[in-house]
Parts: sequence; C-alpha cells; structure tokens
Amino acid sequence: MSSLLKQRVRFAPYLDRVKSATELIPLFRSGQSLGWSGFTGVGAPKVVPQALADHVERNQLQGKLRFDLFVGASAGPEESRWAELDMIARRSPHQVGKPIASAINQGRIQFFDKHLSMFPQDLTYGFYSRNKPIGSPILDYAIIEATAIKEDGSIVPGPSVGASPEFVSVADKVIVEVNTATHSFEGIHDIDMPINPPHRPPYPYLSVDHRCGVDSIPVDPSKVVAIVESTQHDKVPLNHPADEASRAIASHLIEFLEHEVAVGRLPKNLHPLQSGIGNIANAVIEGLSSASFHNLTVWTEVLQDSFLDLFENGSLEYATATSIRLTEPGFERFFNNWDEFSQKLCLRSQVVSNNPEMIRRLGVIAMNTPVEVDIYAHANSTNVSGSRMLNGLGGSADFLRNAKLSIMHTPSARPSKTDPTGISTIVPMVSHVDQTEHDLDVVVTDQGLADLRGLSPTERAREIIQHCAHPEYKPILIDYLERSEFYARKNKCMHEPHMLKNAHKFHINLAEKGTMKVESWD
Ligand SMILES: CC(=O)SCCNC(=O)CCNC(=O)[C@H](O)C(C)(C)COP(=O)(O)OP(=O)(O)OC[C@H]1O[C@@H](n2cnc3c(N)ncnc32)[C@H](O)[C@@H]1OP(=O)(O)O
Repeated sequence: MSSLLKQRVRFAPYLDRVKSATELIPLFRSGQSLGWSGFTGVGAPKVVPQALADHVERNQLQGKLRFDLFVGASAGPEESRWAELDMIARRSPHQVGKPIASAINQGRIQFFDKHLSMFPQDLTYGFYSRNKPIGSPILDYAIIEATAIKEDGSIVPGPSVGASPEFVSVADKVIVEVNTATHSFEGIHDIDMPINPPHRPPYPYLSVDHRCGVDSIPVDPSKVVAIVESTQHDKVPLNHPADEASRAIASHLIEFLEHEVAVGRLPKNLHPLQSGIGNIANAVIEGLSSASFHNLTVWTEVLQDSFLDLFENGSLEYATATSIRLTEPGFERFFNNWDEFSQKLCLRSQVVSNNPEMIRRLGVIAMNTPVEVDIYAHANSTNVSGSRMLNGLGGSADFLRNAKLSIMHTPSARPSKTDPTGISTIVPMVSHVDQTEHDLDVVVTDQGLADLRGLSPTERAREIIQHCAHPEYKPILIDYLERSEFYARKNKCMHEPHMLKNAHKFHINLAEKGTMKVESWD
C-alpha cells in the first residue's frame, strides 16, 4: 500500500480492504451487470477492467465471460479492449471508439442508445434489469474511480461524475479504484443523489455556479468490498488542429451570435453555452476565445481543452459540466492553474448537467455536430446511412430539444475516397432521425448559416439549401425540392413535400455508385 493511498483513503476501515486487481477476478461471472464510473473517456476504472481483460486473454475466455456494461457515457481504452475480447453482451447509454462501434455493428453487442439525462434514472427504475430473476440487484458491481475517500467513507470522484451516484446507489457491491497518479479533485464536485418520483424535488440551480449538492458520493461502507490503487492517467487522444472548414463554421456562428446581441435577443455575455465533442466543437470554442465576448458562462456535459483558452484569456467566468475531458497536456495546464480554475468550475451528476428543465431554465445555447441534416431540419447524430452506428446520441438531444438556441454545426461535405467533393451532409431526408425539425433553430456549415426560427418546412428547406449545402450539391437539392413541391401541390400535401421513392436516393446512390450526386430521379 503506497503512502499516497493511505493519505487519500481517510476512512480507516477501508484500508483493511485494499486488494490487488487480480485478487478480485473470482468475484466476476458471466452475465453480471456492471456499472463503471467515467464519462467521455475520463474518470473510468482502469486496473480492474484491465486485470479482467488479461484474465480473458490468458485463458482464452473470449465470448465466455460477458457482462452487461453501463457507463455514464463512454469509458476509456479498457472499454475498447473489452469489446475486442467479446466481454460485452449489452451496453448503454453511449460509447466511443472503433472496436466497440464495430462490435455493435457486427451484432455482438446489444447497444441501447439513450439520452444521457434519462439513462441513470431509468437504471434506478429497474428498466435495464427487468429480465433478471426477481430480487436480483440492478447492478452486481459498481466499479468507481475515486481520487480520495472522505472520513465517512464517501467517494470523491475524479474528472467526471456521470452516473456514478446512481450506480453506487443501486449496486449490490462497490469496488473503488483510488487513483493516486492524478491530483485529488476534492472540492470540485456538486453531486445530487437520486430521488425517484413521485417524491423528487426540483433541482434548485438558478445559475451555472449555483451549488446545492454534496461534494462526494455517499455510500454504505458495508457495500464496499475492495479498494484498489490505480496509478494510471486517463488517455484522451489529442485534438486535430482546426481546419479551414471548422474555422469557417466558427466564424459564421460568431457573426450570428454577435447579431443576436446587437438586436437584443441575447445579452453581451450570451447565455450559458453547451458544446459537444469532436473537432468542430473544439474549433468553435477556440473561435469564441478570440471573439469579443466576455464573462461567458458554460452549462454543458463535457469540457474539452479549448475551454482552457477561454479560462486563461479571462473571457470565461464559470463553467459547469459532468466531465472535464482533457488531453494529457490539457490536464497538466489544468493542474498548473488548479487554484484559479478550480474556483471557476464545478462537476455535477449527468442527470443535472443534462437535465431538460435546467437547460430550458437557463436558456442554454446548444451546439452539436450531426452526421447529416435534411432539408427540413431533421438531424441524424448516430447512424451512417441509416444503420452503421458511430458513437451514439449522447446528450445531443437533451440539449437540442431544450436549449434557447439549438444549433447544429457540420462541414457541408465529409471526405470520401469515392467522390472528390465528399459526402453531402445536407440530404433530402435523413437516413435516421435523432433530432427532429421541431428541435433545431440553426444549421451552420462552412458555406454559411441557416436561421430556421419561425420558418415553415418549405421556407426552412430553401434557407438550408441556400446557405448550408455544398455548391456541388445545391442544384441537386433544389431540383429535389422543386420536384417534391410539384408532386405535393398536385396531391395537396404541401406542408412538408417529399417524393418518397427518391427521398433516400442520395444514400442509395452513395452505396451503389460511391457518390451522392444523383443524376436522375426517375
Ligand atoms: C458525450 C456527449 O454526448 S457530447 C454531446 C454531443 N454528443 C453528440 O452529438 C453525440 C453524437 N455525435 C458525435 O458523436 C459526433 O458529433 C459525430 C460522430 C456525429 C461527428 O463528429 P465528427 O468529429 O465531425 O466526426 P468525423 O468527421 O470524425 O466522422 C466520424 C466518422 O463518421 C463518418 N461519417 C460522418 N458523417 C457521415 C456521413 N454523412 N456519411 C458517411 N459517413 C459519415 C466519417 O467518415 C467518420 O468515419 P471514420 O471514423 O470511419 O473515419
């Protein structure tokens, strides 16, 4: 036991339960349900999942030791390794990484893609364990990474809170990995423990910096069966530098926000911002750091490296999220400025960070990247060509349905080996729907910005094609719209005109000919 572990674990009875990860292997049996801490690749357990993966590999148990695995959002590389070793039978509510997406697309993992605000409460309702024998626990084990244990045995998480409060509350047994390689995050969390309806009180938060929860996760100490020391850092891949398209998207968006301030629909410091993950989201936040906005606030689910620039140049007053997903250099910057940053940051439970009522109450400005958007503003965030799962819905719909301004940003075309222009992200009809026409206010691409507020479907279609479509796809989309209107006028169904037989022709053409450039509709 390291002296650092002794310092971090301030509840003495736990020190008798310190174990190595390999000692815990006999606890695990195929078919068990596990909840891991973690959100967007940070704060997940590492050494116990690795020990189990080594055990499977060493004893050739691939496909024989399989679990129902729940994580607030995505975990780190351990989750990918479990997918490769066929250790995951079911998974919810989100995932990131090629091995897990590929196992889902091969049909080896049953993935249930769920709004991040709803998943933890649905778990506590017993929705995910309804096929287990009556009396079974909802989770057999919660494996939670901590950066400290308080005197009462409660768990101080690390860079994410996610669904850990719910996992701990419904797990039969809890294993805590205390990470001594990272700083203790004590003091940065504001956690709400689950209270189920009909007795749930409203979350009381009236501003991004309002704190009313507890600063650690309470746990019945008798449920804690092992404390394991971890000395491994989170490994978040470096972001790609902003390219020309993402810089163009950022600049259209900033111009729009400046206009909203000028006409008085937004205050000078805007409203609390939410920003999704990925390179475009990062570029947009980078763009904001060089714009003229001051005293910005952030109410989001995940903070990426680019937010550190906003903190450093003084334009960000306060940020709250459920996860701070930084790269290794990002965490170094963060810890070097801990005294300053920790005063301006708070990590909450994901049921609160993604809570629809909170998002609407605070008038959040939500910005996320879709796979594709259609001419009427339905968006697909998850399934390429209708069925190939990428990452899952995440919190995109939690935010986009409830925000004051719901914005989707995407390049107008994505690279493809079979068409030099790329794949159009503006299509006649999305091949899968995650966000509906009723949710989105603004679509922005490198070509321009479509302001859809108050527009009817046919007005929206013109606005989107005109401002957002790639020039090579614009005439094809206009042709689709005009032909659809022609048929719809004849059939008196002009509200949202489509030619159903051609609505997915962009996708069919891509599959058959390698290009979305449709040459003929008949
Ligand atoms: C935790 C959270 O929830 S954060 C809050 C927001 N969350 C979300 O919005 C969740 C869903 N969204 C996402 O995961 C991302 O925004 C994405 C994947 C949709 C887009 O992110 P980007 O960084 O722009 O993705 P990127 O350009 O790398 O594309 C990812 C892959 O999808 C493929 N792809 C994306 N769009 C299309 C398309 N229209 N047609 C075909 N392929 C496509 C890309 O080619 C790429 O494939 P590859 O991995 O084989 O190279």
